[in-house]
Amino acid sequence: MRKKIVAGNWKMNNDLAETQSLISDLQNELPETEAEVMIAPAYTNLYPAFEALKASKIEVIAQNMHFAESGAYTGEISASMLKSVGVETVILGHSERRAYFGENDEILAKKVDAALANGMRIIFCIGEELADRKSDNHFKVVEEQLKNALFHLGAAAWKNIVLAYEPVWAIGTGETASPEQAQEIHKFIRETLSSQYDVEMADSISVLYGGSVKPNNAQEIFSQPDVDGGLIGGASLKAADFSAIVKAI
Ligand SMILES: O=C(CO)COP(=O)(O)O
Repeated sequence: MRKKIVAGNWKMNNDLAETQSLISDLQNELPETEAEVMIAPAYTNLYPAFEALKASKIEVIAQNMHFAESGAYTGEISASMLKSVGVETVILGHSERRAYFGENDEILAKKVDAALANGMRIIFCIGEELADRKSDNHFKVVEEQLKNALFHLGAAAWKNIVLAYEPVWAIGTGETASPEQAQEIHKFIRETLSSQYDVEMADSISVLYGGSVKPNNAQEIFSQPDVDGGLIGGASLKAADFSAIVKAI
């Protein structure tokens, strides 16, 4: 059975007081669930979030990390620094990191290796831009992203990898992939894993959908057979909306 996961990517939102207040609302409002629930606050709020949630089932995860272990990388954070404040899971390859911070497949492959070497779990994001979708090139783009950043790994390493399909044209736009579009590409991702590795491995990987998931569309998207949960941006910043999305899984 694949794990169901709902993760909130808070991006560059919420100062310390806002983080504490949202966490307290989530503790009151989140429903009981079999799914894993995660939140990714900003770096500065990871430790207070971890402390506040130590006794809860909500996991605090990071939005990014550097591939080096330490050294002259002004402004960067390493895997071991994240681990030292209780973080065990990191989002890598988000399209905003790729678009605004020049993260390419080569850099991402190094980040993947560093996270795994530190025993961390990865939520790895893939997804095409609008032009690729319009020219029906999205399958190829997603396959290349997988191949270039992840296919150097042996099958065993994948027990620490979750994939998140996030079409760039659906992020923060209010436009979502239809449940059928999501299912089609999630199935393709699984088939790609199956041909690179094997069918049991492909069946064991959780593939999340991200891109304008809201309380009113979550259930339909999550009900697709190859969709194992969601990576939620905007709607994860409101306790009521995030709770409704968790309830939909
Ligand atoms: O980028 C996302 C999650 O990582 C999705 O963001 P939105 O839910 O705001 O579209």
